[in-house]
Amino acid sequence: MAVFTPVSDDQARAFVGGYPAAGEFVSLHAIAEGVENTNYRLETTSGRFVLTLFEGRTDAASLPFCLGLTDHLGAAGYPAARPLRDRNGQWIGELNGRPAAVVEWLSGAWLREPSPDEVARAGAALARFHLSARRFAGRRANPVGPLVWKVLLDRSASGAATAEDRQLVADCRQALERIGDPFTDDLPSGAIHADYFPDNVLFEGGQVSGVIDVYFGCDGPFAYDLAIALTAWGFDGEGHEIPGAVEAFRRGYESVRLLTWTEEKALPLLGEAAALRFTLTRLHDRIFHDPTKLVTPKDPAAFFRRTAYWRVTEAA
Ligand SMILES: Nc1ncnc2c1ncn2[C@@H]1O[C@H](COP(=O)(O)OP(=O)(O)OP(=O)(O)O)[C@@H](O)[C@H]1O
Ligand SMILES: N[C@@H](CCO)C(=O)O
Repeated sequence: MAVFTPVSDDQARAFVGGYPAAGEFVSLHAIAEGVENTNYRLETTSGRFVLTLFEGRTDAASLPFCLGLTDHLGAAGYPAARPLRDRNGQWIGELNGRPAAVVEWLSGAWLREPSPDEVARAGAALARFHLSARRFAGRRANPVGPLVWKVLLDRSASGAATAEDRQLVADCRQALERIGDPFTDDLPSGAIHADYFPDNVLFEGGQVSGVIDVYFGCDGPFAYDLAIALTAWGFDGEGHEIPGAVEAFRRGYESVRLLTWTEEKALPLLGEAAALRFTLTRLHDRIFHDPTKLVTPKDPAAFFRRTAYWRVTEAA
């Protein structure tokens, strides 16, 4: 479960006291999902919120971009969780040595087996994210871009102890050499989510009710964001294609924003890059997993399997 940094009721009460819009502390419940940050469901006299403590990969310097982006999206009517401001007008405070924030609670739940229509709605919501963020002025380089892929791979190579991990390191190295840097200048770019997985899209009554976890958000090609999402939504937990899901997501996306010819041409390589990117973070996290933390590492091989789909698509 994703509690890397425990918080007591008294600590939460004191912290929440600094956010006038949050009301008074009532209770705190650890949220079992997620692998990156510590999340608590916070009940107060004003309602329900999320208390997040930002851990390793989400550095404090990136938070003004991430929280600024969700605030911008929320203000534009997009279902993103806006952060609350403290007494000094700041979004970010410090709790137990970690940067921390209180954000709106969004209703709904993520879908383990979305129907093709729901997948298409998720696709449309990603395109709306891209369009709604067009005027957002913040800038952030991709924290897990091509240079970092190489760092993750080299670190994984140095720590891989099992035959399976060593094989995956070798496979990833080959893929990395093939892919190089796929982010060419002619791809339309802007603020992207960069982690648009099913567990980051909440649904209520068949409609998208919330898009959460914008902490990998950064500047990047829209088509790469789409490629990440297709790679996440189009395949099952084992990495096998879900018939029709890639098409449904793309149909939904293009019902809001049409791809350019350049994007269309780049999509298979970007898809392979997306599959590699998540294989590498998962592989790295599995190898360097701290067994004292209550987090179950995700399977990297299921993501590497997706590279084959994109290579076949590219060759077609
Ligand atoms: N604003 C919100 N409204 C409602 N629920 C939320 C909100 N933010 C987070 N959650 C809940 O907390 C869980 C974990 O949050 P989140 O995905 O941000 O964590 P993470 O550790 O960054 O996860 P990930 O592994 O996807 O990077 C979500 O699956 C969801 O159930
Ligand atoms: N969505 C990521 C984890 C959080 O970034 C994955 O499934 O590997």
